[in-house]
Amino acid sequence: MKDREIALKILHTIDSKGAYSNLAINKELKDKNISNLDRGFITELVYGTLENNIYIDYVIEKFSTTKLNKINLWTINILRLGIYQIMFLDKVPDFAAVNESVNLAKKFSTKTSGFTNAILRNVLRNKEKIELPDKQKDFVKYLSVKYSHAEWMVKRFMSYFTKEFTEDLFKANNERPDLYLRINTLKTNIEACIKSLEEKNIEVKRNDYIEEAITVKGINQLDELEEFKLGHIHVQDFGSMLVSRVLNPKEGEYIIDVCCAPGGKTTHMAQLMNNNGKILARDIYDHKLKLVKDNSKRLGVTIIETEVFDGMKLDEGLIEKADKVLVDAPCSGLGIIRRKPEIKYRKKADDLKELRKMQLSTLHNAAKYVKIGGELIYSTCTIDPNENESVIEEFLKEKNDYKLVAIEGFDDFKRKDGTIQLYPNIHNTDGFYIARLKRV
Ligand SMILES: C[S@@+](CC[C@H](N)C(=O)[O-])C[C@H]1O[C@@H](n2cnc3c(N)ncnc32)[C@H](O)[C@@H]1O
Repeated sequence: MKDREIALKILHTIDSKGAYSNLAINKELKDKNISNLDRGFITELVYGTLENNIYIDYVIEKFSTTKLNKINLWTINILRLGIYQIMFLDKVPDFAAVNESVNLAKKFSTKTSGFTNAILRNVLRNKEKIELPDKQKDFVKYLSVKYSHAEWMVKRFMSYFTKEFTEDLFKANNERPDLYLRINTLKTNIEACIKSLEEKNIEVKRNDYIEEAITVKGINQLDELEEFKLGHIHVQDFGSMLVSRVLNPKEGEYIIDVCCAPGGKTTHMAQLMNNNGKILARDIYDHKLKLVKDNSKRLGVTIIETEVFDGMKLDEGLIEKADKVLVDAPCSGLGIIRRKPEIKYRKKADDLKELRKMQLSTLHNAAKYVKIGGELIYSTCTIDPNENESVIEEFLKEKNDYKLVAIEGFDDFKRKDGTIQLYPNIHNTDGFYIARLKRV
């Protein structure tokens, strides 16, 4: 199968099955005999097309007399892929973008190959003349089309942030994130691991704030890397590592992680505890807990006990049992758009209302598991205040046995109230929120 055909199949799976882009890419490329160059090109095609989806559809609508919702899904994605190459990829010659797209149409949607050809040739002839919506007259539409974010999202962010900040954020959301790795000190030491990565021509940069965090360049197939197989490294963004660092688990403690899968933070906590103590790691989905078990095994973590449990239910048996509890809540994911661009189109404003109820209910139950004097950490990978500080404010209104306390250290990231909110456009990390609460 050729690169563009693989990219098309991945885009089709994302659209038709609601798959996440990162998982769909990994699944399609896993165990296939594809060169690193081709892997890179396929990934670029998928992410680039997804990131620019609204803009590309805006272009299609300018040239198509058939309404977008009347065009079949294969054809839409063939057109999107073709237009992405024409408009954004200098390295692909225009004739190749058109011819390859028409070939795909002949294979996946025979009847529309003429239509595909006509649209793409039209785009090619007129690409310099395509104008964005008027910035002065309709700033929301302009931002929505230019950066391919749903209009409700643009309006929502503009209600929180200035126009300039919103635009800056959207720009950052369309950039490729750095690849962060956590070095697993249960199995290796930091210097030895860096040395062995560098010996494989991988460029490594140490992080200024978290000693086990590094950013790397030059890895093509991470799961084929010796260090990965041996459990010396784990892929985890800085923001996610910061959560376990803020929780600051100590050897011998009893920790409960109520929303733990796939286990990035839970296995990090076990590492910080030097595999000494106990972590009860829960999630509502059994199949996701398998990932936690697999990760624990690979990383040599032995103190995690997994359990399927709905965080919205109270477990009477755990009341006041834990030294610390982590609620890494299910959220809109508006802070990780760089990794999952489909969030820009898939999420709806109403989803956020439901999520807030879930976040509050999970937080209230988890609060009961903390010993007096113990700590409750609330984190999300969103930058929406309604899922973050507003959840904490509402929680504290009802819970006078809790107070918000300043996170220790990490002063460069802390806000006045002692919480942390990371933004992709400011911190070049995922957009994480972290609040530290103490039971009094
Ligand atoms: C943000 S993710 C957790 C990420 C994880 N802490 C990590 O670092 O790898 C939220 C998790 O909450 C789980 N979840 C969703 N609803 C839940 C519920 N009602 N009770 C418990 N877990 C839930 C999801 O399956 C998802 O794995």
